[in-house]
Amino acid sequence: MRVEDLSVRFRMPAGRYVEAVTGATFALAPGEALALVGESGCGKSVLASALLGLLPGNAETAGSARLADGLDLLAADERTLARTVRGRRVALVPQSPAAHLTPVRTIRSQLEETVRELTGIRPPALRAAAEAAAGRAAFPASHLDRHPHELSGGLAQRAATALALVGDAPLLLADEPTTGLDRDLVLRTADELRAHTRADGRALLLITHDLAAAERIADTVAVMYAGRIVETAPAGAFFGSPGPRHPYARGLLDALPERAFTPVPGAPPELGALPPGCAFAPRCAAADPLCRTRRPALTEGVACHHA
Ligand SMILES: Nc1ncnc2c1ncn2[C@@H]1O[C@H](COP(=O)(O)OP(=O)(O)OP(=O)(O)O)[C@@H](O)[C@H]1O
Repeated sequence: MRVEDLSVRFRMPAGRYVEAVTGATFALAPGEALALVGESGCGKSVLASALLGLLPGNAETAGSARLADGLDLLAADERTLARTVRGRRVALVPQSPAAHLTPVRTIRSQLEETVRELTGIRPPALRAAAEAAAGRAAFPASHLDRHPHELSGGLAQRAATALALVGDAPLLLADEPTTGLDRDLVLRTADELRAHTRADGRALLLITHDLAAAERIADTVAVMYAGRIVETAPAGAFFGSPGPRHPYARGLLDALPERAFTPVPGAPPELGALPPGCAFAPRCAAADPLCRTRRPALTEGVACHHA
């Protein structure tokens, strides 16, 4: 997938706009995992919704997001998205799987329905196909007849992943897939998502504020701040040496308990009232008058006048 200059803004009362995503540009190759990281509210989920055509009615988009076959996800109509994209070309591993699963139906019945819809397999082969789909996400066959509320967080996550994998989509979109999981499960979920990407040549876009999960999964990291991508880097260079180049990205790493455990001072700006220059300038120790007046472009992987 190639995303170019993707912007999303929300029309608000009195002619105001919330600039949720501005000028996002990145590419994602088969077998590659890209982690889009940033604090809550920076526009990560809006970007994911844009790629799935799931934005609310007051959203306006610009730019493009082309799949390898040329389809532009931003320009596609709802019928195309519903029939050929969601689940088939782009699959979503959701945030809070328990909420995403239908509470009143067993996992088996939800898997069978999805297998039937996406692959056309009918009974009597349907039962075995659904069990195979569960197996691909390491969901135990012994728990297939349970309802979502009878599952642990980890198993609910696997059930949601199994549903996402049914359509064999070449692009997996995982929106905060580790939220609410305990540490061991975060690592296990991260490893499983990574394995699904590597083994089958899928591309994975991982949207997360969890840097440990990003480090474990990603080949490439894109850091988002106030709706913009401010740094993209190979994961090895970002988490290892030489480390991040953008002051905000360095701050995110320094905030980790296993590193300096020093939070980034201040708070992100309102997306409806962005400052004229670099949006990070009010929180940045290195900011000078240029930073406060001119917005730095993303050049050679970093959007900072001083990097
Ligand atoms: N329908 C909408 N109308 C107006 N503003 C919206 C709408 N949906 C989202 N926003 C705003 O867009 C911004 C980005 O939200 P988004 O959910 O993408 O952030 P995020 O980085 O994914 O955060 P989180 O991790 O909390 O989900 C937020 O300021 C949010 O208030």
